[in-house]
Amino acid sequence: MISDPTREVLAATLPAVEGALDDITPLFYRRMFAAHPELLDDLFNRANQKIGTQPKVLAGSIAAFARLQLIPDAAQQKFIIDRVAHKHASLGVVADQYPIVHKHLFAAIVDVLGEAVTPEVAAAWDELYWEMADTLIGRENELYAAAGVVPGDVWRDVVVIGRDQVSPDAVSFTVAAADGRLPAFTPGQYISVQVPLDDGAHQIRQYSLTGAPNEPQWRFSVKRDGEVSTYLHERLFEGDDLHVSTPFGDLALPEGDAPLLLASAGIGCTPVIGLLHHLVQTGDDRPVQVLHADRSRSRQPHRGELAELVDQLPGASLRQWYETGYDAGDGSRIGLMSLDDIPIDPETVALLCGPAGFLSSIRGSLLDKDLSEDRIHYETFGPELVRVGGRGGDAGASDGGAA
Ligand SMILES: NC(=O)C1=CN([C@@H]2O[C@H](COP(=O)(O)OP(=O)(O)OC[C@H]3O[C@@H](n4cnc5c(N)ncnc54)[C@H](O)[C@@H]3O)[C@@H](O)[C@H]2O)C=CC1
Repeated sequence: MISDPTREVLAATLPAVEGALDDITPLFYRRMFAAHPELLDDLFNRANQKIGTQPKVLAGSIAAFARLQLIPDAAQQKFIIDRVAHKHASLGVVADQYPIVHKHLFAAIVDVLGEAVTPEVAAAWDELYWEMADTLIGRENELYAAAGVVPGDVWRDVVVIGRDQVSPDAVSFTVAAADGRLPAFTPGQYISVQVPLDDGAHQIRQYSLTGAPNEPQWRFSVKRDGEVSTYLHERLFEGDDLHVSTPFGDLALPEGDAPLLLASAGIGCTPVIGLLHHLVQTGDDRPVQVLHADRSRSRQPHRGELAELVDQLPGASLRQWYETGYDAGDGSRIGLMSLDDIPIDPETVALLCGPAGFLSSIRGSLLDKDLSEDRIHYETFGPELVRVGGRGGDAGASDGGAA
């Protein structure tokens, strides 16, 4: 817990720091990558650096964390810490990296804000940074211990044993351990995949696991939309080796028999496919509404598999929306997903995955239908891990870290 005097200084200086973020953050990244070029090549998402989203991410998260300290909300803080810690663990982030970020971020703040950074102001922001860092390091170490790995030691080599086209622009890969089984995971979790690019850099992206959690191999699907996914599409075939992380991620099925709503869009269907495999394998008979939106029927990844899984669950139903297409007589609708005529039991737990606009829209509809916020969970991949609304989103918090 940060002290009351620190909280007062943070409240007084937060507007100035937030107002200067656009100047502070590029300077911070320039400084840090000049001193540690390996971080840009091997840990941080280079594509996000190029399009300018990443610079807002890490420094912005510190301002967001400060805002959270001013209006303490234990559940919201836990959500953000958990989400960022899982992502960091999947990247192998270790405690030694936090002082590096601290050094260059604080130098950038002083450069931009100048004399406004009095010793008292510097001390308050320092206290905040280490409060956030220590909490994250503690949570990351718990996650490493639960996964049975030494902190940061999350990488393993696997071999590709299957490759399937699951839509015109998405491929599913099945990977196995070179010897023995891959460890089980929690349905809804993802792995990081690291690829070596032609210029010598290594880049990392996360992909949800789509198979059942206790199978000896892992399966994940990749839509072609960037440097890493293009590498995987063009260069990764059966028999090839791949460097992947231990599974992490905090999107999980709730215990008990509350009705489930699984809503996905586009390639965001991937965690839903994994969750459904688990429900089928465990003979789950709770009510499950599966909703999916896509550009068109022919571009929908895992379309047949989704329908087959729903068919195998006694309590499940499926509704689908396509932006373009025809009436196939299967009950699907043309347009974006709408919950207008979908009844939502107030005990429902909703798990959402898809592009940010989709998540905001569906979360808003669920709140309008009086589903409480703590029953709405989501997964998204990209530079902004939690800026969707809901837990963390209202505070504008985003990824506190590396990818
Ligand atoms: N690359 C990958 O393998 C994976 C990517 N993702 C994430 O999925 C997202 C992109 O998925 P895509 O298949 O490219 O999505 P997309 O751009 O093709 O959109 C899929 C559907 O989402 C709905 N949608 C989009 N924007 C909406 C809005 N503002 N309001 C309501 N509905 C909306 C539409 O029905 C659309 O057809 C990204 O956020 C990405 O980070 C998730 C898992 C894996």
